[in-house]
Amino acid sequence: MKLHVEGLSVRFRLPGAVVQAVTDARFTLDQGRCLALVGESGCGKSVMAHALLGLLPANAAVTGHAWLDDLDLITAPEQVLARQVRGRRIGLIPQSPAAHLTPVRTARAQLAETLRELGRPDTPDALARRAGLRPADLDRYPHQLSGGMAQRVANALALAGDPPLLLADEPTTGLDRPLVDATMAELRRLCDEGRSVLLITHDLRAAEQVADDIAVMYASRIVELASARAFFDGPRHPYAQGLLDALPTRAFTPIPGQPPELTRLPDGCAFQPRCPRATALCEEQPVLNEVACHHA
Ligand SMILES: Nc1ncnc2c1ncn2[C@@H]1O[C@H](COP(=O)(O)OP(=O)(O)OP(=O)(O)O)[C@@H](O)[C@H]1O
Ligand code: NI
Repeated sequence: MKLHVEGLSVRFRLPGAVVQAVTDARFTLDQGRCLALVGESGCGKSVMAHALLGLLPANAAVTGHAWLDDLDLITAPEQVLARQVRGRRIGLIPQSPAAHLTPVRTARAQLAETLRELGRPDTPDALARRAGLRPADLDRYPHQLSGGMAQRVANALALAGDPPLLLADEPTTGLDRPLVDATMAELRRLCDEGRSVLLITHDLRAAEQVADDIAVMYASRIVELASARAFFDGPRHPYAQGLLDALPTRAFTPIPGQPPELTRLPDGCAFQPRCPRATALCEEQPVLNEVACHHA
């Protein structure tokens, strides 16, 4: 499988305003790789994920393409997305596994139902084992599962349809460090098995543990795209540098100021007002160019 996003933009129409949630995104995610999409709250990461799944509300206008092999997810009819894509070609690892599970039903009942809906021959026990659960764990109700077990049940549900691409939107929100580490190790294992993972996170340390490539998003645009190694060794965009400098393990210096409102983006570089390196050049919208091989 290959995911190739090309000129993807999302606009939300509001009374008297337009939200520019995603602007001209382009990236490729190859089989067996993990791409982490990072950036501050509200920059458009989740909207991008929802656009790929065809799950945006009616006030959204989407343009561009997102090729999943030869299927354009942006123009595909809802019926195709519902019957062939969600759960089967793209699995969704939810943000809050415990909240995602139905409280009054056991883990086994939920896995069985998902398998039935997808028309899969596997048993819940087999699926659970592959996700690192013991069959006995499946008799539990969501409130009886530890955080780690709930995460595994959620992963098992996402993997029920054997999708080659997994989308994980903030899968570690609210988890303690050991559980974050375990979740990242599990995502890495899934990649090493040949699946592809699009990981959305603002946890750069988690991204560093698992990602092959990093895409940095700021104010609706991808502003830097590089291999994880090149990114962590030498980010090029001042915003990416700022994100790294904000880490407790590095300078621990937050980026001053706030991101702009997506209803009133400036014509030029949206980071300019917060940027220590802004010049007159920044009055114009910068273009994402390759500064080194595979480093945009
Ligand atoms: N249905 C909608 N109508 C209008 N604006 C929306 C809608 N959904 C999202 N937005 C706006 O789109 C922008 C991007 O939101 P998004 O949820 O993608 O951010 P994010 O990067 O995922 O942030 P976080 O890290 O907090 O999850 C935000 O400004 C948000 O308010
Ligand atoms: Ni989000």
